[in-house]
Amino acid sequence: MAGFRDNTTTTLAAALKDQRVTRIVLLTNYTAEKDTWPNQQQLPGTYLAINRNVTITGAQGTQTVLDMAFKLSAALLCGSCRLTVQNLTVANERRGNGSPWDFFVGPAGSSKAAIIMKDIIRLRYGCTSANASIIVASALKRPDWLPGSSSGSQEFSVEDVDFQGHMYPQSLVSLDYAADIPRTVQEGRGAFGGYAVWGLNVTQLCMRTVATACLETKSVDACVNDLIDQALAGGQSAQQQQQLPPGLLAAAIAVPLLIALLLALAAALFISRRRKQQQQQLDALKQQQQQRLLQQQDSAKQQLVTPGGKSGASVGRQFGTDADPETGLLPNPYAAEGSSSVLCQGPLAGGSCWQQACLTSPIVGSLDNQEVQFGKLLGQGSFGRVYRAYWAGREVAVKVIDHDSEAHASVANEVELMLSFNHPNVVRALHCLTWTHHKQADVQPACGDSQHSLKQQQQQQQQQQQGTPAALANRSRCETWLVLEYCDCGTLHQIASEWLPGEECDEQMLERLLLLRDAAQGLAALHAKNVVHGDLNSRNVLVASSASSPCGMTAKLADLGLSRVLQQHATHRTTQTVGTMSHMPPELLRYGRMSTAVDIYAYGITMYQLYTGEEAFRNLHYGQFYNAIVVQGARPPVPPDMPSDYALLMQSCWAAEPGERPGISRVLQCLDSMIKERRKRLSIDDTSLPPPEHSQLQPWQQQHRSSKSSWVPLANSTNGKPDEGSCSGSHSGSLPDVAEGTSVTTGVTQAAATESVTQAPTSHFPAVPVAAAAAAAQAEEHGNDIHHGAFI
Ligand SMILES: Nc1ncnc2c1ncn2[C@@H]1O[C@H](COP(=O)(O)OP(=O)(O)OP(=O)(O)O)[C@@H](O)[C@H]1O
Repeated sequence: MAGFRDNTTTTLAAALKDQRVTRIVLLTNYTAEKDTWPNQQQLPGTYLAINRNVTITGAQGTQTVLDMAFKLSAALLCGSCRLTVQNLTVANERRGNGSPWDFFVGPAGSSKAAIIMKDIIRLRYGCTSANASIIVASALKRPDWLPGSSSGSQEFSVEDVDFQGHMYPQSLVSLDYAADIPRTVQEGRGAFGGYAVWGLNVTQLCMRTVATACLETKSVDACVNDLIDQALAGGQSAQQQQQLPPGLLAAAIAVPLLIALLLALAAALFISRRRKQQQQQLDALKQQQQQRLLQQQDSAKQQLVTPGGKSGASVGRQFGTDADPETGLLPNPYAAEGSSSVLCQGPLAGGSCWQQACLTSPIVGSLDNQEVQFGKLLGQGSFGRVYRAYWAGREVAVKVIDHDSEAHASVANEVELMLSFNHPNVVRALHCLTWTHHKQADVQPACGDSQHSLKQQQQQQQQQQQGTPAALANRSRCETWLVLEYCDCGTLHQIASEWLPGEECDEQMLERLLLLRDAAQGLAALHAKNVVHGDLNSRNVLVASSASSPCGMTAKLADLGLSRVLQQHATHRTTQTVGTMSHMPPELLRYGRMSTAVDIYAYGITMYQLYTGEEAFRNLHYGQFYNAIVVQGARPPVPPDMPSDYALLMQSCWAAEPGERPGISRVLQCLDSMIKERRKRLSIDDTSLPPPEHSQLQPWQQQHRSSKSSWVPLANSTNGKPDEGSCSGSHSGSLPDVAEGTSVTTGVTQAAATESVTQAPTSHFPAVPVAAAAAAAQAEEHGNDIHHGAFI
């Protein structure tokens, strides 16, 4: 706790509250305590009022640190009050975002309230230099809890130039952004939140500014955070260091040192964990290779065809579907082929390799033969090819992913997550093999000598962990084979392309709703385990035949967070956009904030795409898209012929505020009641939907897609879900009213906050979920992070 001096020693909040106090001196570094400030989301309308001119200062020449932190609190300056902050280093504990001044507000429209920064060192690793930031700041809506919020957008202007001193570059902070002001202009002042900010002798605002090229492809916050990462990794340029005043120079040396120390500590922890894991992997590998060698000696029958190997004769072969009545296994279509064994010759041509890791889903059970026999190419995504294949007596799809050894741990994490799911509406991952490839010269002799290979592997892994330049230059290429449940009907996108766009035909609508319901069930399974898909769109939903499904097909979620992880490690720009931009909600675009509510937004856009057959915002480039979604709050146009219940659910899913979107269980309830209504119209007299498919591994080889129009009456069973009939839109005048979505930022794995909800029975829109928002705010304040496609 810091002390203050003005006849008394007290907290900053108490001193500001006391209207007699006009000068507050910070005796020590201070970080605003969240408990001492009124929280606007818990106590709306109670803000700390400042009704006089007041100065907060550090002792002369000390540059004490004032960290206002980011709180959902506000101190309200009167219309003509001036808050002067001087002789301080101003910080904000939030990483990329937030000016310290977003804590203070003035009355809407006030031109006289002002915050004056004087003799301030304000350190900010990254700022944006885009002119667009002014537009964004201008159009920002004041949050409901701020005074004068009814007045709409923030005001922002650059006028009465007044900044002095060294600035890098000369810039003006407005909310989360810094706007460039040409050096010829003598700095400026901006008005926002009902007050003007003046900077007098402000020595440093931004260490670096974001390149416009980054802003063209990523969100502002993602770019700022990238910049911070670079700064943390590489430090600042010598030129910039020369410009620093002595106090700042000391800070500039101490801070990176501290950060380096922390990083070293984290790296040491990480390395020791990885070593342990790798030792385990090596042990397992050793065992497998020994077994494999024994098997090879016993039998020369097992043959392997690889996508890059001697597979020409096999590619394009169709599988039979006659399962052995006793074992339930399919005959091997390649058994008679004379293909050569590539054990330890590897899928990557021209060098040696070894099988580095091998994971099998617990749902598969023990296996005698894990070799993969490849069939025809099914498709190609941004990060690999997908083949039809035969594995362990099953017809499967194998995703072959190219990556380098650096990405291996992240890929393995995502794969492990996929292997852990066993739900009928999530594509099952059955098995995974990773091959690591080294140049022939690096590995002598060629593998086959498993002992030698293991030793080499250990050495190389050690080198890589140590990050020596030679090892980094020699970073190995890897190929991961992810064995997946085969989905014989393609993607939901392909299925939807056969529908007549926009036509409200009950049968077609029912099929659409049933498949959407499947996808929602998949999401519910993910969200129940605190996993966010993070890249939901109709191309990432696969469809398989299912005799037990009313429309003969079941939709299953694919991909989870794999694509995103691969993109993070990509050394080249892919031609396709990962994390389809059109499905990204404002909070993800703006703050990189990932939560279950991100999936719900994407679900709404998917509903639009499935109804209209059109990609939302197809022709917009990134800047236009960002402006439309984040700044203007635009959404795709609702077609006039779209049924009102469908439109209502879709629109509630893409609500701007994550807390206003329905939770996945509410989405399911709505879909159930919509399905029920269509079934009634089609005179299908069963009153309930079938329960979710049993989550055991199904004998896929026995599933065949029936004709899409061959409607099977729904089983007469109950799903046990209450049907409150409140999703029928204009009929009942209400909307889904359960809000979910812990608001958290991307990055680290952790537990989600439990939420309660506020119901809005009569309103067209759900009430703001106070507890949920508070939990979200708390999560944010505590730096709670999640990672899409990962446990939260
Ligand atoms: N389990 C599967 N069963 C049947 N076909 C599949 C399976 N997984 C993928 N496919 C097919 O392979 C194609 C490529 O899939 P992949 O996941 O590599 O890329 P994508 O999802 O289309 O693109 P991206 O990786 O860029 O998101 C899919 O469009 C689909 O047609």
